[in-house]
Amino acid sequence: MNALCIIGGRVLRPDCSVENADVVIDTDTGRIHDIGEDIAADYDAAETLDADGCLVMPGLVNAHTHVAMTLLRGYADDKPLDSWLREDIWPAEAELEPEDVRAGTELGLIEMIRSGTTTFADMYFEVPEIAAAVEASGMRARLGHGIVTVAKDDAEAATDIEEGLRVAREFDGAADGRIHTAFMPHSLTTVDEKFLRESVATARENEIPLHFHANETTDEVDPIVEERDQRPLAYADELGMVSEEDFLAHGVHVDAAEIELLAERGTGVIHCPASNMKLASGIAPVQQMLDAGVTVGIGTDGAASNNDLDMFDELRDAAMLGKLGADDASAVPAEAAITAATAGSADAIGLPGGRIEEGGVADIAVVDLDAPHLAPAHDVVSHLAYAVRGSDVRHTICDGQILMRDREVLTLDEEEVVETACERAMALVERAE
Ligand SMILES: N[C@@H](CCSC[C@H]1O[C@@H](n2cnc3c(=O)[nH]cnc32)[C@H](O)[C@@H]1O)C(=O)O
Ligand SMILES: [Zn+2]
Repeated sequence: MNALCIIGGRVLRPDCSVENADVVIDTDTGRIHDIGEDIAADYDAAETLDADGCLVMPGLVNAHTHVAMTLLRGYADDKPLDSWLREDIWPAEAELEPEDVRAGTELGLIEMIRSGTTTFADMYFEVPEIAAAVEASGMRARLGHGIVTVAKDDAEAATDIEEGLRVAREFDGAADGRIHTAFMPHSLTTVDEKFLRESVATARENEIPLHFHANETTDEVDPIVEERDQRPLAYADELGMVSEEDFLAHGVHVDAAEIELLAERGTGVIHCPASNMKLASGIAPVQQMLDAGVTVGIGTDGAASNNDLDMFDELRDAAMLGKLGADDASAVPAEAAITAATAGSADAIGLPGGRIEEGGVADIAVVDLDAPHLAPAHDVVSHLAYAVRGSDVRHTICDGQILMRDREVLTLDEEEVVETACERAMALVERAE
């Protein structure tokens, strides 16, 4: 066995307990081989990582994002979802070249690796470019082509669906199994019923999950209720979109019956608190969903509605907004937010990870706790939820490979990626204006 040992840290276990332990990784399988106090000396490690003064935790799982939207970070702010998309974002996205998506994705991947994220689910265009970037970065992902059919003729819509299917087939299992795919109709209102039905049939035939935006704003929910006299998720369920393998983004405006349905079916809900606050979409009933047994994950959404991809920010927002929404300071406690951003997200998107356990995948973030804003260390779990920042991450490991060592990203050339992304972003918005 070729061993990579993480030595001298404190390890966060799936039940949020913390123990002093070394972590031994089998780099041939990419899995955690052993966890225990002072065990590193028993192994002839080919590589070691120093975790003295650090917390060793599962890599964070960003369960809903549009990574390449880093190119539009700060381009259009302070507007509600519908006009933000129609007036600013979609016109700019219409000018996207495959190379732009590659550059924006690489920028986002660096930002995620830097802040301890090892795994993500992405809905965007030019999936082959995204897959190539993921493969090079060493990260784990579930990818899909976002399908929109409103304001398109049938032939154009059919082309979008075909592209969705083509990339879903081509990249499922890519990058040594680190990449999986999903079929991704954008939302219940931006994809016509006829094409939603087609999406469901295609996903089921090919045995891949569906991922879509749902119940994000009242502007989106109200017309469905008026036209169909049924709640959006009752409509989605009638179409067959609420299954165990499926996961939806947002779930802000869900009623008790919809929450019950999600729990019953095992459908994942990806909570995106920063996007929901920034677009003033509303407050998702996260504690109610957790109480009902819904699998809740956390995502940043795109960097244009956040405006960063730091999952520590996001899980803190989830804990804070959860309390505000429930009018209860004990709602969405630290453990719940951390679990949602790790195991909850991984389970919701159907990828391994989110837990430090023997035999589990070695997807790990090592967080440096030796900083003034983390002193004193009364409770490291509290710190993880409320005080740690992405920039406190010291090492990031995915599938047993070191992606960042001592804050240096090893798999992508940071300087070059940032420069290319900035150049491409400037040229993109010039074309769009
Ligand atoms: N093939 C589609 C592309 C869809 S990709 C996914 C889309 O989701 C958009 N998006 C980003 N954030 C949000 C959000 O919060 N709600 C809904 N859509 C979003 C994003 O800008 C992108 O256009 C087309 O032809 O338009
Ligand atoms: Zn989104």
